[in-house]
Amino acid sequence: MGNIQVKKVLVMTAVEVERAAVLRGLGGDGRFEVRLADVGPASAAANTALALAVGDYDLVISAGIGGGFAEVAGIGSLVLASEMIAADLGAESAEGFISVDELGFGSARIPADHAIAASWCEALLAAGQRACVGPVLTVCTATGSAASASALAARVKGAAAEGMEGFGVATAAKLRNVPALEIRAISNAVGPRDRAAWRIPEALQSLEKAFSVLTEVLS
Ligand SMILES: O=C(O)c1cccc(C(=O)CC[C@H]2O[C@@H](n3cnc4c(=O)[nH]cnc43)[C@H](O)[C@@H]2O)c1
Repeated sequence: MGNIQVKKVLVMTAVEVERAAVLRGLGGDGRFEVRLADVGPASAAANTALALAVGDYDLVISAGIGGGFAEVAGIGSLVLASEMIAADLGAESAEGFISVDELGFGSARIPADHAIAASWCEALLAAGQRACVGPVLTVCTATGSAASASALAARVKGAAAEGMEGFGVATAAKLRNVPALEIRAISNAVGPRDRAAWRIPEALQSLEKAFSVLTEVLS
């Protein structure tokens, strides 16, 4: 089915239940190694850098559950990142948020491997999953109000999902010149905190399915 060739892929998940879901989906495919990033961009960057220092990989994937921006990605759907964006990396001002790009201190945006993201999304849709490609935001504090969700959506055009590790994983990959991707299985809506509405088992099932499809995409 697939025509994209990779020899060795590193997958980083924040927590063990996400790692287990990815491993179930991969079904023992020996091209993949799945390691723990821990929660948040700093741990994710450090743990990814450690893994890349000892292994030879040609693709790195940040994978996990995440929040979905309501108009773009519903609960149970899958979002493939077009870019991994550190959405709160910058400065506040009376006129609003100023990104590190605008401040002149590097960039808060790392492009994903577009070819793989597009092929993976196409294969997921063909397999009957709800999936899209769009910007995935990395935050240090999960969004918990409608006002914050609107501010993020206004800051990042087309914002599709939110997580806490993608930009960290991608930063470590970029330093080693390894292409990176992020996938978020949507467990909750980005917005007012409503823990009872989180659908983590459903999201983990979608994550498992996504990785079973990926084994076919990467022939
Ligand atoms: O219990 C809570 O209210 C609560 C609030 C924020 C985050 C959590 C987590 O357990 C998140 C840890 C984990 O999940 C990813 N994640 C999932 N949904 C979101 C989200 O809406 N915004 C940011 N991160 C999210 C995240 O990548 C962490 O790895 C619990």
